[in-house]
Amino acid sequence: MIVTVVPNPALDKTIVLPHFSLGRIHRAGEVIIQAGGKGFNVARALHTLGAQGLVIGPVGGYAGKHLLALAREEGLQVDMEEVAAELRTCLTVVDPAADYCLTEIYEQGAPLTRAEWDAVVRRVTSALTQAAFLVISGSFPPGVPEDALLMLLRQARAASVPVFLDTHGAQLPAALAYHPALLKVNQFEAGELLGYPLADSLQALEGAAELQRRGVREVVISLGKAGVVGCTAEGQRFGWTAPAVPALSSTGSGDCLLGGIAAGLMRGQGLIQSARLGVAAGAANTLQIGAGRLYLSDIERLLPVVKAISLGG
Ligand SMILES: O=P(O)(O)OC[C@@]1(O)O[C@H](CO)[C@@H](O)[C@@H]1O
Repeated sequence: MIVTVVPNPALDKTIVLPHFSLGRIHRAGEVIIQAGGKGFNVARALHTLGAQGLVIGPVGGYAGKHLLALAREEGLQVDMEEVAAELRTCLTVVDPAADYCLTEIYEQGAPLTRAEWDAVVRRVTSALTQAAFLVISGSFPPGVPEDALLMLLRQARAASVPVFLDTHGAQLPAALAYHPALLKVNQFEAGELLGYPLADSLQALEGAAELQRRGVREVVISLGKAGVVGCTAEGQRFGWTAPAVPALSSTGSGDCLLGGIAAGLMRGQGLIQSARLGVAAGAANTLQIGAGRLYLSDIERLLPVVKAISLGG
């Protein structure tokens, strides 16, 4: 089983709004509401690919009850800690009249108490006994201890469960010393972590190798429409192009990439083939409006057209 921690879940609301512009009243067309927070998109990709997953995180208020109902309707297995604060909303406006331009407004989330975070960590700790991997995905809400991420990493280390990390923020540099099995970040997050920008695939590859030197076992850096590059634990460098598709919305594609990688690793494929599956899952996600919505048939159709990036030399 793959346990995914969603430290800061959300109700994801996607509004389809042609001719969206600032300073006007709009009457929205289609509205899609989903269980959100990056880890839910990871869980959806795992579910689509037939991997068993469990999502753990804090959830509160009326919106929290709504999230739980939505997650269960989708068949996602959850073990959420009920907290006092109302769940946040992450809003995305998609404008089909402007080439499906996305405007995203993410609430930061209401603060958790220390006791609430400790209770989330206890749930994770007990689930680790059945976990093949622990995925930690997305932001942390305000109010959690400064070492909230490290608390999870310590529990995973004690249980000898490999960690796949896709988060951002102040705690990430210290997390590298815990030797996560996999770090999946986009090129901007990787640049932030390293302290210098990564402008192209070759620079991203060098960046991935440097992140390995800082403690991570394997690294995948996403380059958006250009695909991904990465380094395996054995020092093999690789890259996959993203297939050209008629994309409607990229929200959650990075999460589906991670879900695809985790599903591939769970099947016993190495990182290189797992990343290829991840790229196909990320591309499949762009074919639907909404976050982390993808079909197995699209992943299977796209997988053969994910091609290796020529890395020169
Ligand atoms: O604030 P975070 O946790 O970093 O991002 C959360 C989130 O906005 O990102 C996803 C897309 O990746 C949305 O589904 C989700 O609600």
